[in-house]
Amino acid sequence: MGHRVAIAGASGYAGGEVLRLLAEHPDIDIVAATAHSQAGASVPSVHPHLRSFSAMTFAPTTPEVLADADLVILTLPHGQSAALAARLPENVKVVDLGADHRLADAEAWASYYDGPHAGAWTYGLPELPGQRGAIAGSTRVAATGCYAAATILALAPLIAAGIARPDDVVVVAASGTSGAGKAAKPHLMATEVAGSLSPYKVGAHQHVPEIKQATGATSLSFTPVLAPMPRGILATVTARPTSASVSTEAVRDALAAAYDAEAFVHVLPEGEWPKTAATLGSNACHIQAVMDSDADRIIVTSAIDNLGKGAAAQVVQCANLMLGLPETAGLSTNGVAP
Ligand SMILES: NC(=O)C1=CN([C@@H]2O[C@H](COP(=O)(O)OP(=O)(O)OC[C@H]3O[C@@H](n4cnc5c(N)ncnc54)[C@H](OP(=O)(O)O)[C@@H]3O)[C@@H](O)[C@H]2O)C=CC1
Ligand SMILES: CC(=O)N[C@@H](CCC(=O)OP(=O)(O)O)C(=O)O
Repeated sequence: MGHRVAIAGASGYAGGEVLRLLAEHPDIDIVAATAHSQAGASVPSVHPHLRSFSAMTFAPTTPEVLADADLVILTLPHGQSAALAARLPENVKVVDLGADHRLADAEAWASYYDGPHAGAWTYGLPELPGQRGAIAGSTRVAATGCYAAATILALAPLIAAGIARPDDVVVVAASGTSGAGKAAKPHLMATEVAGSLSPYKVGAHQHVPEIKQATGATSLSFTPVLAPMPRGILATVTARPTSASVSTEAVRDALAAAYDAEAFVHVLPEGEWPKTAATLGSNACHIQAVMDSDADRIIVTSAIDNLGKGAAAQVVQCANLMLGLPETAGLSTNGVAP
C-alpha cells in the first residue's frame, strides 16, 4: 500500500500530467482526482491518453473528497487554492501548483494578482540552497510557476556566487501554449498560434516578483513569448557580470557547482545549447551559458517542459520529499523525442 494522494483540478493540463506521472509511481496510490465543470466525467473522456484510469471519474472539488488523503496536489486556477487549502486538515500535506502561496510580499502580490494575499508557503524548488530540507520538513509547499522555474534555475547560482549583478537582468522566454491552461481562449486557437510568435504581458508578467524573491534580482525585465508548440519553455537570461574578469569558464563553473549533484538539472557540455524538445515529458532542466564580452553580459539559456519541471513533475518531486520518498521516484530526467 502506497501513500494516499489526491489531485484537485485533475481535468486540466497540469493535473492530467500529474495523473500520468503518478500512474507509474511505485509508492503512491491515487485516491481521488477532482474537477470543476467536468466533475462526473470519466478520466479518459477528458484525457484520452490516460487509458489506465478507465475506472475513475472526476469527483467534485470539495474538502471532503480530498481530506482522506495523506497528501493533496492542487492544480487549480489562481485564487482557488487558498480557500480550499484552508479547509483541509492540518495533518494532510498540500502541494499547490497555483500562485496563491508563492509570494511573501503582500504588495508584490497585489501588483500582479487579484484577491486577498493568502501568505507564503515553503517555495517548492528543491535545487535552491536550503529548499530541499525545507520542503521535506513542510506540510504546505507552493510549487513554482513555469517561466519562474526555467529562469530561477538559470540565474540563481550566478547571483549567489557573486558573478552576475542582480540589478540588470533581462529575460526573454518562449512557452508552448499548454502553459496557458486547457480552457478555450481566443488567442490560443490554432489559427492564431500556428506560424506565429507573439509576445504578451510585456513588462507585466506575474512571475517577475517570484523570480526576484527566489534569486535576489532587484531589477528584472521579463518578456514572455507564446510559441506555436504544445509544450516547452526556452528562457534566455542575460545579466551584467560583477567584474571584467568574469569568463565563460567562471560562469559554467558556478552553474556546475550548483547542479553537478542534481538529478534533474544538467549543465550541457560546452557548445551544446538547450532545446525544449529534449526535455519534453521529463523533469529535466537543460542549461548552457557564455560570457558575451562584446556586450558585457552573461547569457544563460535554459529549457524545460512547462508541464514537467515547470509544473507536474516538480510537484511530484516536492511530494516525494514531503512523503519521505526517494526524490526521483516516478520521475525521469530523460525526455521523449523526437
Ligand atoms: N500549465 C502550466 O504549464 C502550468 C500551470 N501552472 C498553474 O497550475 C494551475 C493549473 O493550470 P492548468 O492545468 O494549466 O489549468 P487548466 O485550465 O488546464 O486546468 C484548471 C483545472 O482547474 C479546474 N477549475 C477551473 N475553474 C475552477 C474553479 N472555479 N474551482 C475549482 N476548480 C476549477 C478545472 O476543472 P474543469 O476542467 O472541470 O472545469 C481544471 O481541472 C494554474 O494555477 C496554473 O497557473 C503552474 C505552472 C505551469
Ligand atoms: C503560455 C502562458 O500563458 N503561460 C502562463 C504561465 C502559467 C504558469 O506557469 O504559471 P502560473 O501558475 O504562475 O500562472 C502565463 O504566462 O501566464
